Amino acid sequence: MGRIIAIANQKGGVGKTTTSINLSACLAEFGKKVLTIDVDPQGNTTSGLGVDKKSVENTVYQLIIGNKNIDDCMTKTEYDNLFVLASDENLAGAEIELLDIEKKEYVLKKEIDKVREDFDYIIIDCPPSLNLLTINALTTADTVLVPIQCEFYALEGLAQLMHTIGLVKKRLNSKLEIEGVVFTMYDARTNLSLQVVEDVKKNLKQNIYKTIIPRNVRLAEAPSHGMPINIYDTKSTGAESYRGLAREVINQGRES
Ligand SMILES: Nc1ncnc2c1ncn2[C@@H]1O[C@H](COP(=O)(O)OP(=O)(O)OP(=O)(O)O)[C@@H](O)[C@H]1O
Ligand SMILES: [Mg+2]
Repeated sequence: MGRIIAIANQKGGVGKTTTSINLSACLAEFGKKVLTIDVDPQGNTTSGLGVDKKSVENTVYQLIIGNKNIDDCMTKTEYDNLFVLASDENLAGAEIELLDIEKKEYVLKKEIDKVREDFDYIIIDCPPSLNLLTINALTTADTVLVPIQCEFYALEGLAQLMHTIGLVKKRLNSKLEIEGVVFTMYDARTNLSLQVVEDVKKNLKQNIYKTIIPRNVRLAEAPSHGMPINIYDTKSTGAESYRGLAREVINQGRES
């Protein structure tokens, strides 16, 4: 049965989408069948995986609001083993629409449960807030992977995220666990990055991945070409680091 991992941190710009795209693509490269769900109205995961948002007929919005069948909403990417449930700008208003729906925290889970047997991994990219869409993602997920940017305010908001995860676990999804924390945009040239890593390690009891994602310009360039990093520049440090993360995820956070 597929493992469902939500990539979440309500702090903006910490590397959620970059991690969703490239972790998904590296898992797929290792032969795992992957569905990536883009729950962020920005839709950057969708386009970063080479899927033209305008050409997609049925999105995650139609799935949760429009009563479309899940099988009609998944789009095959041009990469082997990799499927996407595309985002839609209508998702920005979905929160309000969801308010009228019974069991509004479970609408995504209800649909994803129908296909989880078909995939090895389901990766959900969350928006940068703790809104109802994120709650739906956390209710659907088995685990949460939290990207932390190596910058001065890295820990800001983390306590609130952990609190929300705790609440979801208590009220909506008793199986929810923290998959782990991954450092992103690490800059080996600055002491600050190193300091942040050491600080977080001291203050967090959660599993911290050994793989640290470096700041790598190829990672920033790849989405504008609609390619994950392992395709765009397969030998880059960005590609190697996301392969390392994928290996660790496959080994369930244990050393690979
Ligand atoms: N390791 C990296 N090296 C260089 N640039 C990166 C790296 N990771 C992310 N970026 C860039 O930083 C910006 C923010 O990353 P990303 O979109 O993945 O964050 P996010 O957490 O999904 O943001 P949001 O909160 O808006 O959804 C993007 O422009 C991305 O290309
Ligand atoms: Mg994002």
